[in-house]
Amino acid sequence: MIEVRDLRREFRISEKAGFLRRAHRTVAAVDGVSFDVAAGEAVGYVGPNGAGKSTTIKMLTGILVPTSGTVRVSGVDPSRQRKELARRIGVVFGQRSQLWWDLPLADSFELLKAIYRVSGPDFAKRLAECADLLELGPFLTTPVRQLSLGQRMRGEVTAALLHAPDLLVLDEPTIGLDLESKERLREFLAELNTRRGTTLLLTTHDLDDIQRLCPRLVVIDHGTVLADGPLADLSAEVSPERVLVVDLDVAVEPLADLPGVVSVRTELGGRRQHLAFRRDVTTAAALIAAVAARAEVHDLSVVEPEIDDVVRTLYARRHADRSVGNVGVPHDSR
Ligand SMILES: Nc1ncnc2c1ncn2[C@@H]1O[C@H](COP(=O)(O)OP(=O)(O)OP(=O)(O)O)[C@@H](O)[C@H]1O
Repeated sequence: MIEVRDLRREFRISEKAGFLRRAHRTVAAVDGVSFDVAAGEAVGYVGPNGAGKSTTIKMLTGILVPTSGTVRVSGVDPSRQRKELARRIGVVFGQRSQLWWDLPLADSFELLKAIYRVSGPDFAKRLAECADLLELGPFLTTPVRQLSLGQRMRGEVTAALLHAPDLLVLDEPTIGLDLESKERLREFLAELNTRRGTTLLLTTHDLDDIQRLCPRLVVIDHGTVLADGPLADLSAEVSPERVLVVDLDVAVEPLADLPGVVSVRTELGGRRQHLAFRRDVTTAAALIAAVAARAEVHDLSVVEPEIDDVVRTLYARRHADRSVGNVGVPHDSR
């Protein structure tokens, strides 16, 4: 569905360099990015501010032309075949609107129906479905400029889906929404992906979006891909330990000698134990069995590293690598 190879986009920026003098330099916002997204996947494209996410999305959606490298989205070259691309994909930018500000929401949908040449029955069916799931009914006749952000975003998503694209690209779709609106939108997108098989690629700073929607993450920083894979694998990579918390019927000595256990914290006089164990040495199931052989277990849970910690550790590692490997090499001189 998406093929990105060695993608690079430079910007020439001009800076003040003394009285009346300006210096120019070139910065690479995206600096050799490669990844694929298969049909039906839901992929989170994440990274800190300025990492190059929006620049990549703009190249995928034909808004920006790459400096070098190749992009194919749904079989077309986005910047050269923008019309063809528009028929195949839907795009939602959290900070920009594709709706007509002064028109009622329903009129924007009618205009998009005409632009995309959607048949009457298809349009009615798709709009009814979105209106139902996203609860658009109460504000379909309200001018877009009077909608709340949450209402507008629901309208934006509907607008992007009226021509039934196979791929939906979303840039910060939940930014600024309240918790209830975020949850409603996530629920809708999850359904769209799992039931309809619509491929999703989204950028987000909200790690709950990822937890809820994206089995796979592509992590980017300084214009390059830091990591690509399932969240569970990335978390195993940054944190080889997991924690098993057991509640025992009776207090026992700290279970530090069980295979794979690297540290123990006890509570309730030894009846609750937090056993940090190495996932490459033992499994949670084997450890639970070993604990049960010592004392009766009446409750347990396995604590995974928080997703924010995983992503933060990946960034921090990369920065550490950079400071060791690239001392004194300015970003724009490569
Ligand atoms: N039109 C432009 N001219 C010059 N520099 C730009 C331009 N657009 C982006 N940049 C620079 O490219 C880098 C990547 O920007 P980009 O907007 O892609 O990051 P991002 O990951 O989307 O960030 P954020 O999470 O803050 O939205 C930044 O350093 C930014 O300042």
